[in-house]
Amino acid sequence: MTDLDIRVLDDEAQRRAAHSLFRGTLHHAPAPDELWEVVKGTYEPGRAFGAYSGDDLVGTVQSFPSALAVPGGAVVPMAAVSRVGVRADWTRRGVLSALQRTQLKALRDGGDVAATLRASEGVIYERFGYGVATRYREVRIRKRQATPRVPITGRVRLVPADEAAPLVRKLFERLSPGRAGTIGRWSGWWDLNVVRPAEGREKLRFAVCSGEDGDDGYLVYKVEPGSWDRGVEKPTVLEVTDLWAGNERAWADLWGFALRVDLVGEVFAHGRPLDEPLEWLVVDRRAVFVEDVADETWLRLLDVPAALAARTYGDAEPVVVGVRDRYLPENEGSYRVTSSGASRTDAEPEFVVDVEVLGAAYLGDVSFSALAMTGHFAGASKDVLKRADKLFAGDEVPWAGTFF
Ligand SMILES: CC(=O)SCCNC(=O)CCNC(=O)[C@H](O)C(C)(C)COP(=O)(O)OP(=O)(O)OC[C@H]1O[C@@H](n2cnc3c(N)ncnc32)[C@H](O)[C@@H]1OP(=O)(O)O
Repeated sequence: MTDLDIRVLDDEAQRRAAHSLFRGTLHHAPAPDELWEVVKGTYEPGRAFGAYSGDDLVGTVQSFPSALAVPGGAVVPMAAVSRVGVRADWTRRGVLSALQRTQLKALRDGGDVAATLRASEGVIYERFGYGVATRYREVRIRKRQATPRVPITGRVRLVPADEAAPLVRKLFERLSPGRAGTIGRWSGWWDLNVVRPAEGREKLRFAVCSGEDGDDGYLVYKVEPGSWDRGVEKPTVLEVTDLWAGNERAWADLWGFALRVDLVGEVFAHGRPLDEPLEWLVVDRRAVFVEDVADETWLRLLDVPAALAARTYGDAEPVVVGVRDRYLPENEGSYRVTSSGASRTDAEPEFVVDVEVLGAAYLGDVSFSALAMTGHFAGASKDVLKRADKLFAGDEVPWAGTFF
């Protein structure tokens, strides 16, 4: 590898250059001034890094300050890693590896217990200790076939875009954290994903629902008009971009509302939890098509002792897990996990996991027994893995629900 200098990007010109470099790696043009005015506020002090060859910026990574809900309801400081890119003439020469080495250490030293990201490709991040810890599904519903089984029993009201952004943000913060895997949203997330699109051309619509105790859920959606072309119908699609409900009634009311909007052929939703019972909400379950089930959260445990101590465990006999971590060796060692907690131990491990595998199992999305079927933990007994499965299982399917 050529000598690289990894620097913290702490002035606006450096950050703008890094942002343009990142956009270039995704084949986008640099952000125009009007967009940069919003984006620049989303760069946090000390959280953006550039890789330089001499004075030439060749790669970048950064993160947003966030938080992660873990099984049992605790919330740990989490870095939401994004804007990862290496200039096309510098790829496969170790630039991202050098950036990761610096970033992972800086985040751990700064107190983040975990890092998460959304990956552009499935083959990049395991080597840096990230495992797939939550998944989502993409759902398309043929509206004409999808009569809801239950009436709307609360009140759903449309809120004008200029009033909606602060209202839905407040509601999200009141309804959060949700199940394990849900994350905190930082100010810049709201600016880029709600405030700016609501002001601009994207025509976001906002519906808020309320029950006896006031507002308890919201829906953000947009409608893409369809067309008729020589007898072929392209349906009008209502796209659910964000839906949070504080209880079962609010959930059924918001979906019921989306499924009742007139002159809509299909309702589409990206990034929904795997166990959302939409098929049971409608009279004809064949109206619901699952178009994709995909990786959502790539989770990197930065501080393994703190992460293992933060979550609760199921009811099973203890297990001693060994952890391997090439990038953060301070995480290596044995951990005794019991139904009342987890901590370091000097005992011999009953099986050994790489940190990316522990990340994948940490929120309960995949069991150790399933991972053993794919070549992990050679020699570990079925009994040990069953104990680990029971300890790490969560009571709900984990899900983040926020794309960044
Ligand atoms: C959270 C996000 O922001 S996701 C967006 C990520 N960015 C992009 O997808 C933009 C386009 N891609 C890129 O900018 C770059 O290819 C990056 C950032 C993904 C990788 O950067 P590089 O500097 O090439 O990675 P680096 O050279 O350190 O690679 C380390 C190892 O990963 C492998 N690797 C890295 N990226 C890829 C890839 N896309 N496909 C296959 N292998 C890869 C390398 O071959 C190398 O393997 P080795 O250790 O066995 O030699």
